[in-house]
Amino acid sequence: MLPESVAMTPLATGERKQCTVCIFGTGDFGRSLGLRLLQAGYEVVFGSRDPKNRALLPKGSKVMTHTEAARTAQVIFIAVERDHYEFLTSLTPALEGKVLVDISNNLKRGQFPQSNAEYLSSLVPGASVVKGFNTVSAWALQSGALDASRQVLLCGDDPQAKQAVVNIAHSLGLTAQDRGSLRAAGEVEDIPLQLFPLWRLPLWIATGLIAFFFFYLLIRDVIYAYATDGKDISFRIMISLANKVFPIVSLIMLALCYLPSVLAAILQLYHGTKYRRFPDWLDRWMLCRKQLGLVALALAFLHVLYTLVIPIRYYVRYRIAAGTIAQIKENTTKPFDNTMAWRTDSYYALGMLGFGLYVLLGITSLPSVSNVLNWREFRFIQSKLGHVTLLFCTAHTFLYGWNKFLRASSYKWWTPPGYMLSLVVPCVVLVSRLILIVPCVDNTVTRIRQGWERPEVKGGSQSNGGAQHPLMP
Ligand SMILES: NC(=O)C1=CN([C@@H]2O[C@H](COP(=O)(O)OP(=O)(O)OC[C@H]3O[C@@H](n4cnc5c(N)ncnc54)[C@H](OP(=O)(O)O)[C@@H]3O)[C@@H](O)[C@H]2O)C=CC1
Ligand SMILES: [Cu+2]
Repeated sequence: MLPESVAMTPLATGERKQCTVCIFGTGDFGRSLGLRLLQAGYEVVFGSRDPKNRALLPKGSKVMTHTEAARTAQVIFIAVERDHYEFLTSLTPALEGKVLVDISNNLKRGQFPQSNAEYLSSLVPGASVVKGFNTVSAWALQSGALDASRQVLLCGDDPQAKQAVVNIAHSLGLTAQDRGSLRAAGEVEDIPLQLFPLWRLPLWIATGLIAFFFFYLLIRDVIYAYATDGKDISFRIMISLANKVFPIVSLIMLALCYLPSVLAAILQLYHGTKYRRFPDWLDRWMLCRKQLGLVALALAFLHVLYTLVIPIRYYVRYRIAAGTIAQIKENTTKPFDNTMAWRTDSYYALGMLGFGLYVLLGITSLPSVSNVLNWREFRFIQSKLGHVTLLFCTAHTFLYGWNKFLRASSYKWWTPPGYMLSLVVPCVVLVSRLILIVPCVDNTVTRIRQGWERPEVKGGSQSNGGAQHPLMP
């Protein structure tokens, strides 16, 4: 059992004065945590191999041997690397009944067969081990820059011990999230080792598509012109080619954000129930849609920047001047083409509207904005306006090449221009969406999603783990 003062709800600063927290280890993390605890009104006692060395320790803290320090407090933070945990075995009598907070991290995943917290628990079986604080850095604790890592993830087998650590976290201005029993410690220890897990797939897709379209257009536009007409237009690589690749990839990636929900609806229609798991690849795809969309937005932004410089390009100014001079020489005036004026203005207008909505989608995906929206508002923006964005951007691309679709010369080597390829996925998504909103199909999908259609339960178990995907618009 824990003393009342520790297990209770967060204490007011004055009351914390009597509450002592012990930290083993006077390294970077120990000192930073000690400083924060002192600022929050706790008494801090360090346990060190060298209690005489007070250098760098925060003012107001005490330092003792490990055994002496352990006696002063109920909660002890072990701010020592896992490799050195053996010294704790000699302290087992002093640590009996104490709460040990394991904050350690590893250098790589799966470094040890057992999580650090479970290892600590096996070394000191008489203590209650709580895993936590490992996702907060010493630097963030000391500088107070905790916005990004305000959350402390905790796991442990003793609810009271966990509560004591939750209270300390709250007193330091952190939020605590319960991640379950000590068996989950391995997962919590892996979190600081992750490198943008949800961004990996979208970035691979973007890189793959950019590489594919770059080489496709390089061969088709630049190398082909050189091989057939001997024309060197390699300078186009820098702006013209890039300004084709970015919008093409952006449009395809925007469509890829909406394709999985179409596939999911088709799968549910096919199975006639939502009580069936989606394939793993579809689940993974659904989970990284936000990141797919943000990468697509970044590429659309590049397309806007590349388009804005067109009027100041040497090549463009040269072409305009040459055209004007040719008309003067020939004493002719090119007639004003009303259709062309309509087409280009519509093309720009749709592009700007599409980009405006694109930015809105990006902004509403930020946690600080999406947190103030309810589910229906979020769905309205991300799903309904998302499809409108896709429609505008597709129409923008279509208008760009509208009279070239039937022109045989557009198909060099019988390969279509890039923008035509970029229309395939968006058109599939938009047409499927249209079919899915046909009333009879829509009603069936709604019936399925509301769980009215259940499969026959064969052999007593259902193949499904649960409900509709939480992110499915
Ligand atoms: N630094 C950070 O930002 C973060 C660190 N962590 C974790 O916190 C723990 C400590 O990290 P950090 O403070 O950076 O490390 P340091 O190397 O700075 O400090 C570790 C401390 O452990 C003690 N120690 C070292 N060797 C032994 C030993 N053989 N026996 C007993 N005690 C020993 C020492 O204290 P003394 O000399 O007083 O005995 C030393 O100062 C690690 O497990 C790390 O993974 C977790 C999240 C962030
Ligand atoms: Cu465009």
